[in-house]
Amino acid sequence: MSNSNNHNRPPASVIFIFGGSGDLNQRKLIPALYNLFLDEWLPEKFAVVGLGRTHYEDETFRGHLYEAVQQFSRRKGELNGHWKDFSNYVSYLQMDAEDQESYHKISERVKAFEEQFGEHPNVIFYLAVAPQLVPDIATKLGALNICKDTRCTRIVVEKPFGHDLKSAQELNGLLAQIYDEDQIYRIDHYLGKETVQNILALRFANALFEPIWNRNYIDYVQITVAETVGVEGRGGYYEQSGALRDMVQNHILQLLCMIGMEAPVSFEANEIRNKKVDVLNAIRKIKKEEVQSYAVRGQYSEGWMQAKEVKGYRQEEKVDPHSSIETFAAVKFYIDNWRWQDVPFYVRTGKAMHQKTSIITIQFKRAPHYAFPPEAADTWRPNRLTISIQPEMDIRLRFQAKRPGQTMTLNPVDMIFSYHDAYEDGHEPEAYETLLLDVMEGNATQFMRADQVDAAWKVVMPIIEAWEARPPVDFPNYAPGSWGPEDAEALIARDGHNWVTLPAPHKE
Ligand SMILES: NC(=O)C1=CN([C@@H]2O[C@H](COP(=O)(O)OP(=O)(O)OC[C@H]3O[C@@H](n4cnc5c(N)ncnc54)[C@H](OP(=O)(O)O)[C@@H]3O)[C@@H](O)[C@H]2O)C=CC1
Ligand SMILES: O=C1O[C@H](COP(=O)(O)O)[C@@H](O)[C@H](O)[C@H]1O
Repeated sequence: MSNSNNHNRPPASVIFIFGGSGDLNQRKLIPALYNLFLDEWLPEKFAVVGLGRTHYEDETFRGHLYEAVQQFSRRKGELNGHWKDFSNYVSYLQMDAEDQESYHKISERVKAFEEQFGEHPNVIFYLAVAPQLVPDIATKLGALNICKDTRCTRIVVEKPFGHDLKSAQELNGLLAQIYDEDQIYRIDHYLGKETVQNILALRFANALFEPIWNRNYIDYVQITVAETVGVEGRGGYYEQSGALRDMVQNHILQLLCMIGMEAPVSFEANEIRNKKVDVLNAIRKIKKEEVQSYAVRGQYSEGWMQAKEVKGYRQEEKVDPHSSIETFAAVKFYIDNWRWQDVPFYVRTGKAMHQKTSIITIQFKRAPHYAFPPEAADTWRPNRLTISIQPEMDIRLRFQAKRPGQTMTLNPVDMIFSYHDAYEDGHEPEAYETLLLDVMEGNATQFMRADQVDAAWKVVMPIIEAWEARPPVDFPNYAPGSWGPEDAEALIARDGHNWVTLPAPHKE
């Protein structure tokens, strides 16, 4: 396709995807690259090589990916004519990543691309494989000369990054022996979401919010990331993980950092990451003996959701029938610094919940003096900013208004910015599109630095350790289709608040 868009494409790049035959590649990575191709964001000189032990010829691999794009791409209707051109960039390399001998095939491919492109491309190794394989692959890649070329070689590491603080530190140590920090891209796909990136725009491109973005005006903050799906075939992975490791250590703490961080001086990657890591370091460490007062865990039982019978977590494939793994977690955090002292940050996440919704709520304090008669309103705390990340994509500012009529009756109303109304073309790139483009461009702003991963593990480790030391006696403790265990309601009700949810979107 010709480059009719007015933007610079990234330099020549070759992406080797370990896990080319796997789920992430077909569900997210290839659809993302295809969309970048359609939007003319791929480099002029580009190649993607899928790697795996499964046997594929290039053509059968492309056929497999074609079906995946048909199923998973947000632009599945745009395959005719374009797919053929895109698929010319795609090839497959059958190899066992545990066999050092086979790595020469990668060097040969890189050489062939150099000749084809007439220049040395960026060489990107995307490790879309089980976490246990990551250290081994990283080490074996390290033995290739190309990895020492800090100008152009990058490695992308998927989550989970380590299983706990110790293993994450070991992995960071290992990677640091082979790569410079700016060659390492630890991916957290939430950071690639449009609505998440917009938090920085909302906070730091407007003069309006910053003066009130602190403990003087904000009563509390809530972050909910609820999913209606259960673990659905990922029991093997989830049994080693649970909600805290799967969602809180990474995605939710990153959202919290974006709400909590100080204003950056520039958008340079390390500046943003410095500001975020400051927040992580300031989060009060929950003492093991106090975990019960600050954190709640849950596991879904069997039951019914939307008139369909659903399995309980313990009945899922590859799950221990007596599993103590949590599919729900709620935690109250505090950030000990000048901006946030004593402002609670309530976070919760769970599977098999009532509604798919990721929202951040900033609840402002009540007006200092209330001049209206008491009967004018039933809430004195009307000011609230709600950032809906998905599936709705909007920002709502709630304030008190006078209801038309002869009496002074007040009720809360919402001023709403909706992405779909404001940007009618409706082509928000998916997170992986943004992040893959960032890797090709060498922009690590939205990726985790080693110290961020480390600091995030330090925040959750006391909870993990306390929970592992004291197996739950009440699991399963919430019904699918609910909002989680009752104790999660109690966690926030003790402070006189409720979890905020928005009405489910109206479906035509
Ligand atoms: N799937 C998803 O939606 C998401 C996944 N992730 C993360 O991405 C990573 C991959 O997940 P997913 O794609 O679901 O996993 P899959 O099990 O679907 O894929 C694993 C891949 O690893 C390859 N592999 C395994 N052993 C070897 C080996 N010795 N040599 C070469 N290739 C090997 C497999 O290929 P073969 O069998 O052909 O050798 C396969 O392509 C995980 O870390 C996961 O946590 C993160 C977010 C979402
Ligand atoms: O990383 C993960 O995220 C997904 C949720 O991602 P989303 O973009 O659909 O919100 C979650 O289902 C999965 O368990 C977790 O590993």
